[in-house]
Amino acid sequence: MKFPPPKKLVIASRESRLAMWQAEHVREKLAILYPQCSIEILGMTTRGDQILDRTLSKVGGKGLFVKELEVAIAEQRADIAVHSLKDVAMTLPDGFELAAVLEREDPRDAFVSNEFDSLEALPAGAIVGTSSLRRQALIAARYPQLVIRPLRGNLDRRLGKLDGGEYAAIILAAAGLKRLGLAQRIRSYLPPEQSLPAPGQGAMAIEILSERADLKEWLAPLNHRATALAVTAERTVSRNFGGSCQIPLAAFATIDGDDMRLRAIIATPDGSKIASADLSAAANEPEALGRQIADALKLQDAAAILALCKSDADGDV
Ligand SMILES: NCc1[nH]cc(CCC(=O)O)c1CC(=O)O
Repeated sequence: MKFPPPKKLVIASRESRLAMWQAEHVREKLAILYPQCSIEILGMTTRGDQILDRTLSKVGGKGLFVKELEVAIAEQRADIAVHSLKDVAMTLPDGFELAAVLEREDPRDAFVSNEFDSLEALPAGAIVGTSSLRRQALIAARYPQLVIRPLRGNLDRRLGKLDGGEYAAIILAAAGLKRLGLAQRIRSYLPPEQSLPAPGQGAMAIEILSERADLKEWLAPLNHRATALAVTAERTVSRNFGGSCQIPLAAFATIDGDDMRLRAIIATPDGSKIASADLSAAANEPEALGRQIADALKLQDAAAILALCKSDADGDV
């Protein structure tokens, strides 16, 4: 140990119930490691939380949930920021890095409905709520008879809209529901074969200023190696396609002993064209496997899919 234990730490977090749960979870872990340390949570509203009326991918994407927290760190109002890794841009701004990735919760998508048990059980024309381009494309490809409508807002708000009767069913990440004690709302799980998760889904990450060697040392025990390797592979795939959330992209890695299996999909938003790849390699070289999967997708004419997605995005102002 080069640094004495911390005396005071401030955690920046969004104010949604899920974000606060996650920040509290990190606080508890740090309190066990550093019982003398006083740890505060600084809750803040981000632009991503304020913009509820437009599709997020059209107004700036993932960075919107993270920027204000990074500003708080840069201005030294906070030491660390706790994020859902899924919401963290593939390339961090200069001077920032992820100091730890915590053990992954259930990475699957969940089917939530008050009336129906599964996507298969929905009648033709039923309205399914999701604003994720990935979920939209994968559902449209398999269930063309269903109607997909946008659904934004925090988890409670989305569940409220389902209960209000606007949708027959909605799709949410199982991880968020489980963390908030809402697992009883899950009617069934979408297996990865049916709805391959987004890069980083179910994992939390802690962001710091790269220059804070003290924080790197203090946070190292929170890093979960298998999760960190898996999400590195997943995020490498996304980065190879520009790292934006304007493309329906799924990437999901699992680790078995020394081996990693990485599956990825890119698609057009309407699900009419899909490229998928499934490869295994040594778990300790996640970036190589991520690049290999991206190359395998590109060989399936991913370029044509990307061009279609691009013209879609440009067409809608
Ligand atoms: N895009 C919002 C978001 N970011 C992280 C989660 C859930 C928790 C997680 O995946 O870690 C969610 C909600 C959802 O997709 O249903």
